[in-house]
Amino acid sequence: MQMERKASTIRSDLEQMLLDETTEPKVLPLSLLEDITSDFSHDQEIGSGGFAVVYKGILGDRAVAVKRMSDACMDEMKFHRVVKCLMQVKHKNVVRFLGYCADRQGNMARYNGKLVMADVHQRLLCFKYIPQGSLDKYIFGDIWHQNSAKGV
Ligand SMILES: Nc1ncnc2c1ncn2[C@@H]1O[C@H](COP(=O)(O)OP(=O)(O)OP(=O)(O)O)[C@@H](O)[C@H]1O
Repeated sequence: MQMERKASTIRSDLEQMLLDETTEPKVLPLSLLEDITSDFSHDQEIGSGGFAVVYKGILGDRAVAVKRMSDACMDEMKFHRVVKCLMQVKHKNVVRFLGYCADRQGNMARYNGKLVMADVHQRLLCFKYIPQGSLDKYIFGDIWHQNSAKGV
């Protein structure tokens, strides 16, 4: 009961942040990001880049973009640097950064027949959701379209 109240408070905090542009980015619990992305479900995947898979996080009739960094591409130090930079950028042409999550869990798994404790890292960034899709489509869309029509 207590936990449920806490989870809904954090969810409403994030909803409130979307309404108030002056709120600073904050640390977000993994449980909230799992909840709003339906456990990073394939159905809520909106794209992927060189370092991450991006999911739509649903908050009632609003949405956020949750960027789940690949462990291989983003070590802890790099992630800290990225978060630090994002927290300092506020510009009308840069998508609003809402928060971050760095979580580490020990996961007991079998390796070469033995049980070993493996560290599982989750590094996530949360941004305002931009509904129009990738910028690539706007910049290169026509060129790709024309080239593919020409068979280039
Ligand atoms: N804030 C957002 N709102 C809506 N969709 C987004 C948002 N951020 C990313 N996406 C979608 O996810 C895709 C991947 O984004 P991501 O930022 O991971 O990679 P990228 O910008 O394409 O490349 P790179 O990995 O070099 O940064 C984008 O092309 C876009 O379709």
